[in-house]
Amino acid sequence: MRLIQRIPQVEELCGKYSISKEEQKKRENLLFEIRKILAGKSEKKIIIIGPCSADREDAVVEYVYLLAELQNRVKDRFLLIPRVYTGKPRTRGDGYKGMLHRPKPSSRHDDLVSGIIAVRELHQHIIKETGMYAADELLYPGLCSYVSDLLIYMAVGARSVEDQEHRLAASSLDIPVGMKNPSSGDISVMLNAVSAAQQGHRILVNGWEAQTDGNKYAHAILRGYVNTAGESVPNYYYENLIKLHDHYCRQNLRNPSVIIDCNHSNSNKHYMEQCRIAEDVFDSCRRNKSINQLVKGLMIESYLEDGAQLIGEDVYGKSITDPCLGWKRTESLIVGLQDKIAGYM
Ligand SMILES: O=C[C@H](O)[C@H](O)COP(=O)(O)O
Ligand SMILES: C=C(OP(=O)(O)O)C(=O)O
Repeated sequence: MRLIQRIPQVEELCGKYSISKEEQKKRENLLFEIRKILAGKSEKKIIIIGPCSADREDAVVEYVYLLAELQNRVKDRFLLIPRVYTGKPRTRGDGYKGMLHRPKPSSRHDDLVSGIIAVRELHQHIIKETGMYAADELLYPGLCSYVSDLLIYMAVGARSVEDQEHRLAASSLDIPVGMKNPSSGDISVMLNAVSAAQQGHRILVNGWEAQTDGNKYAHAILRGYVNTAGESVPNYYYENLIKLHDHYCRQNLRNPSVIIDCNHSNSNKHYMEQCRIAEDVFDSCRRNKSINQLVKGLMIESYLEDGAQLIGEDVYGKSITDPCLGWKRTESLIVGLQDKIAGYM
């Protein structure tokens, strides 16, 4: 290992790329609304939606701008949270690791200090230009405090969910954190992560020993899994949701909730399947009250253009990681889902 550059202190960066008092207040109001949904005190569903990776600021801000307009049209039924994922976990370690590592995807070298600044600027610009507040992945627990004040949601990914540091970091946050099922599919690992995040812990953070309060809005995310033959197996079906409901009932967890990730191993990365999966989940909600109470929403991978491209192809608004649903299909999906759930809510 070779030291490259010192990372600026959290206070220094957060002070420099900050939001106004009114914007903080708006964030608090949104958090209040999300907590109400997760606590079962609102019938609205949350939809965390956006690109697999936030690769460039201009296209991502344009996307969130469209989402803000759509939010107005579906505000009675849905709370849309832009998915602005700036750090990507990689199965084999190689490949694009997100804006956090490489603010310019085509550059040949990582630059994490510039990456942290680019990520903060991106989240700050989204808030200022669109009025929306985003979700990001809790990939590096040590970097949480560099960005969490600008977010309203974080998710711990399938490759990190069994890790103590991620669980304890989730317990320190004032925003809801979703715990994905691990790649192998064991839902007890996911619920153990929810339990750990809901408790208070003594942790090490930014050179301090600190006590966390516990995150009572930590909850589950089903993203499908990979079996021992390496095949994707969905876990969004009616039976999976009933089983998760039973597991939740047996544990003393607060605010039982699940978000269904429609892509990843649930769609086997066939991005168009997300539309069918989203409808299927809402059908299960319609058929069963317990499922409807447990399912608090969806995660959808969507961008301006359908599909995915290789880095360097340079198609504006097209994913450079997993394939995403393009904007036109996204818009009709969300409007259609609104009509669908209007019948039973
Ligand atoms: O969400 C994106 C990917 O599924 C995740 O980063 C893993 O990607 P990989 O298996 O291509 O490395
Ligand atoms: C990497 C992601 O998901 P998972 O951890 O489910 O693979 C993601 O949502 O971008």
